[in-house]
Parts: sequence; C-alpha cells; structure tokens
Amino acid sequence: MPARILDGKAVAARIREQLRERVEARQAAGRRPPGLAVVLVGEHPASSVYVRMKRRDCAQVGFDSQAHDLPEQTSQAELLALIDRLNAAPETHGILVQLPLPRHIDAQAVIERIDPAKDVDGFHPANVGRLTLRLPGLRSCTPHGVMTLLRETGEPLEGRNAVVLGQSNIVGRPMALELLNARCTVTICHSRTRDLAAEVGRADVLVAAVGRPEFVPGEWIREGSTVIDVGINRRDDGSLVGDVDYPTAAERAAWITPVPGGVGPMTRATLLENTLAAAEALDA
Ligand SMILES: Nc1nc2c(c(=O)[nH]1)N[C@@H](CN(C=O)c1ccc(C(=O)N[C@@H](CCC(=O)O)C(=O)O)cc1)CN2
Ligand SMILES: [Mg+2]
Repeated sequence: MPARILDGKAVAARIREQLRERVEARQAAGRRPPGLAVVLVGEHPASSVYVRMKRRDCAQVGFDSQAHDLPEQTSQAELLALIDRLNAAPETHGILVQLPLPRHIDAQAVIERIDPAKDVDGFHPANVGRLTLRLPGLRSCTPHGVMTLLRETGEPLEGRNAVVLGQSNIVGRPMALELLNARCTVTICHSRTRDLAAEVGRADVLVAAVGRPEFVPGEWIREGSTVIDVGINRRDDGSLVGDVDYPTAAERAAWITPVPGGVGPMTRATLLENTLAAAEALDA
C-alpha cells in the first residue's frame, strides 16, 4: 500500500481560516489586530521568498504585518536598536528576524535581544528552556508545526520510536524535545552517527532535517512508519525536493509529507498561531 499523504498545505489553510475567525472576533471586541514585525536584512533570494509568503499569510488572516527590510550593510548595533524599538512597541506582538543573517551579524545576539514574550520563532533561550522543562511558552515553528501534522494521522505517539536526523537549533533539537514531550523514545542522529541506516530502520516516526537533497533512500525506511521531511532543497532545474527520496519512501511508509506542500506551510501557519498567542498574552 502506498503511503497516505500528510497534506501540510491543506492543514495550514484550515489553521489560517480558524485564525481569521479569531482575529475577527478580537476586533469585534474592540481589540487591535495581532501585529507581526518581519525583519529581513539583505537580499538572500530564498529568504525574500519566505518573507513575502509570511507577509501574505498575515494579510490573509487579518494581522497587522509590519515590514522592516534593511540593507545588507546594516550593522549589528542598528539591528539591535530596531529590536529594542519593536520590543517596546505595543502594536508589535511578534518579532521575527529572518535567518540566515549576513555574516557580519551575530545571529545569537539578535535572537537573545528579542523580548521572549514576542519571540514568535521560539528561538530565545528562555523559550527553548521552557520547552525543555515542559513549561508553556512560544515553541519553535517548524517542530511545533510538525507535531500538529503528526496529530492528523490519528495515531498515538506515546511509546513510539522517533528518530530525528539533524541537530540544528532551529529544527533538530527542538524537534527531539517535542517528540520527547509527546512521550516518544527519541534518537537524534548527526554527522557522527555510526550506522544511520540501522537507526532510521528503527524509526516509527522519522523526521529528516539534514538539508541534503534525497539523502534518505526508501530502503532505509521502516515499513508502516510516518515520514516527515523537513528538507526544502532546490534542484538546478528550479524544482524542490526534500531530504528523503520520496517515491521509494512512499512505497514503505504509512504516512509521508510531500515537498513542497508538507512541513513548509505548517511552519508558516504555526508562526501565525504563535503571533496570536503572543498577542493574547501581551494584551491580556
Ligand atoms: N526566522 C526564521 N528563519 C528561518 C526559519 C524560521 O522558522 N524562522 N525557517 C527557514 C525558512 N522558513 C521560514 O522562515 C520557511 C521555508 C519554507 C517555507 C515554505 O512554505 N516552503 C514551501 C515552498 C516554498 C517555495 O516554493 O520555495 C513548501 O515547503 O511547500 C516556509 C518557511 C529558515 N529560516
Ligand atoms: Mg514541505
């Protein structure tokens, strides 16, 4: 039986519709719309695309989308000064600084300058710490979105073997914590992992976030597993592929995310959810 598709695009559209209704209700009660400041430094081509999509999503659900497009030469001090202003602005509930930043800027210093209550990316150490301790807080969008998507399968996660490929701060590490909090048995694999094929073969739930096109062959995939592909790799012909070899993996998995249309739209929908949650908490 070929795998069933976990359609992130459709789930994200449903989330946006629910958010639009909640924003309408908020405004009917005389409250301001959630405000999201999206900060883009320089002209990284993929980042420009993602930022445009995020701003379009905001408009669709009735958020106040606040654009801050800064030149490549922006200094770290100038960027930190902008963050300070946004931290203090009552109309700004969420602050997102698109990554990667130009090399002359220390991204970690920028992340740590954002008020944790407005850190809708969930990257601030305070929010990562809260996730680690199973305390409520703003949770990183891609892993949080993956958890929403996993719920769509209707299959319980408790006790399942989850394998995360990749240990980045944005995806791999928070993803492993999310799965642990859902009471999976979690393995994180990275470049020093000895027998990747064997580890992947034990995965009831596999999350691939290595950033290498079609890195995971279908023959590694456990029969009947759930395969979540976080990779978004652009091929020379302009098309997108994930980190998993989709056609062969889909022959063995029970559920699989497509690329595009899987995790990417869920990352963006979760950003909107986080922004509304931040607005509700800040304006309470
Ligand atoms: N501040 C942040 N920077 C970055 C993040 C992040 O979560 N916060 N993640 C990635 C990029 N990213 C969000 O910014 C992102 C990438 C892709 C998509 C998406 O919707 N992809 C579509 C395809 C888009 C296309 O056609 O190119 C899909 O997968 O269907 C959403 C978010 C790095 N930086
Ligand atoms: Mg995708």
